[in-house]
Amino acid sequence: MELTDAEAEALGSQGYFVRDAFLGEARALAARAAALARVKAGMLKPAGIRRGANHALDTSVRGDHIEWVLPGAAPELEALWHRFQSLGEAVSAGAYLGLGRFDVQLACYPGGGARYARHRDAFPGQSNRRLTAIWYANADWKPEHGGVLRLFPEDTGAPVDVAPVLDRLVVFLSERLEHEVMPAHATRLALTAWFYGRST
Ligand SMILES: O=C(O)CCC(=O)C(=O)O
Ligand SMILES: [Fe+2]
Repeated sequence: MELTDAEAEALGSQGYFVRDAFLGEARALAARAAALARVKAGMLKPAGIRRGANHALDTSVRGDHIEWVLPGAAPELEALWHRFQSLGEAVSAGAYLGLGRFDVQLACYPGGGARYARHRDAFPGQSNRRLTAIWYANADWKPEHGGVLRLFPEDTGAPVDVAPVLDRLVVFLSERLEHEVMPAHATRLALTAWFYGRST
């Protein structure tokens, strides 16, 4: 995999890019089915937030349920895992980010207005999370379902909304881009890879 010139340029100047058809339809539908099966089997748990030293649940801030997904968790998720891996290599080569290992999380917003308030995934100097890559698994997502990812690029400050449609990938710099998940009114599935710097 390679980044296009436009993707590399957008990552540097705006801090993000969006790519559709990341897996191709057949593999995307299979990965979606595997993700949904894990949700239905009760493998996800309500996500916590950090309040000072404490771990707390506050659904007004964050209403998703999550599972940390290990490689090999399901054969249908394996293809996505490998694509994330080549994405990390491509970003390292194309955008001069020295990325190393990554963690993958499956997240489900159950609808009913579940959201995630504006935040950053990492703060400069505090964490070694460098790049966030989110892959969406929602077939038949409609505008009335809400649940867009709202990005706040540093350069313009004008928000950009990304609909969480099947097989769409959004990639951004974890330390730079503030973002928010707007209230979702249907089950909203995503798999996110967080890439760390090479030192860990
Ligand atoms: O699912 C999304 O679009 C973003 C989720 C998010 O911001 C996070 O889990 O940190
Ligand atoms: Fe985030």
